[in-house]
Amino acid sequence: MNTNLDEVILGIRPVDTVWRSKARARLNDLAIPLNSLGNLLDLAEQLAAIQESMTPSVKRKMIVTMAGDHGVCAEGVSAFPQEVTPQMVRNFVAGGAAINVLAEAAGAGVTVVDMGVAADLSDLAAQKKILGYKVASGTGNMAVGPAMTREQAIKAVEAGIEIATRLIGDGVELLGTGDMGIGNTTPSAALLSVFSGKTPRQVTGRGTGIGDAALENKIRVIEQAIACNQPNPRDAIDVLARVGGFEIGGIAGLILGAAYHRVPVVVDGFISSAGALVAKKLAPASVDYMIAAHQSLEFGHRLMLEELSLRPILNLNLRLGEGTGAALAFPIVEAASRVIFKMLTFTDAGVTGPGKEDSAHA
Ligand SMILES: Cc1cc2ncn([C@H]3O[C@H](COP(=O)(O)O)[C@@H](O)[C@H]3O)c2cc1C
Ligand SMILES: O=C(O)c1cccnc1
Repeated sequence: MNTNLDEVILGIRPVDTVWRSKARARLNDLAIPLNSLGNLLDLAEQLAAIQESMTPSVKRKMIVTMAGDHGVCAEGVSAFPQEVTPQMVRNFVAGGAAINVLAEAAGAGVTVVDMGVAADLSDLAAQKKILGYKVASGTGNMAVGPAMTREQAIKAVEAGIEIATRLIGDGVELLGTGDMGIGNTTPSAALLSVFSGKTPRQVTGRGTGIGDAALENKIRVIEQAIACNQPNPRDAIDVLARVGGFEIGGIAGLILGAAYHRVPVVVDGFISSAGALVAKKLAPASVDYMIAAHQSLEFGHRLMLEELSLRPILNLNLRLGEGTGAALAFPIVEAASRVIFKMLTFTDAGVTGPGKEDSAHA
């Protein structure tokens, strides 16, 4: 199994433009007024081109929820205490969390990963209820030093690649990203600020629902983290190490692994998109394999999606994470695969095509 970061980055190819054109030609020929299935047709084209098949299949779906803790919680950046992270991991295992219910509704599985929770979850890993990839027990406090070492950042990304590779090897056809980690909207906003050049004030939101004073503090903490760590925006691993998180690195790796194996990956909200941004900086062609599930209510997510050049499928005022938006988008992605797979063309269906005059088909 190749999980070496440099080799995976080199192995990620843009989606083939000839396949895109072939898929688009068929979609333009379906027995509907041209483009009347809107963005669904773009998704269908993307799926067909990724799989290099006119019968793309995304039936076997998996959400991967990556969990990790954050030393920066010591600065009072979240409305909730850090112990909620392991408590929620146990809730995922018990099947009672939002992601369990929404993934089940979509006919998808949920894989929970300990990327760096600051609690002992080895009992769950031993029982194979979660995957144990703990890089360390929570990151360092990025307000006073680096969140992690460069080696830990690479280890986190390579863990994500390994997980994608394992799941795809087991037959998964569509991946979705998810996160759990109290405090993780803070490193996510920091990553966006560094990569986009926008100020922390322009990209920082309220996460779990902090008030005005706490938001001001969160912005100051991010400013301080960037000032004291001086991450190099041209070196994505450096940025991840200095102001990122273990689960964010894992998400970046999952996306890179998906792209390497030519499997589409649905990106959830703000934190997942921060992971996607790291993946894009490491391998720009990986964006071809990404599908943005939704636009989160978290302030900054719109900018994040702009940085990724991705158009969200849904806009449901979600601001939860866990992979919930990805699970909700799964049925739409699957529907898009069926549009190109199962619908008939004008000729096949015996339906008269558009007239020559005033037709966008012409
Ligand atoms: C009970 C609970 C369940 C969650 N599920 C996802 N998050 C979300 O909220 C956290 C990020 O927000 P912040 O940066 O403000 O801490 C992450 O854990 C994210 O997954 C949750 C948060 C809580 C409290
Ligand atoms: O968009 C998200 O994923 C999000 C937003 C706020 C808190 N947790 C997650």
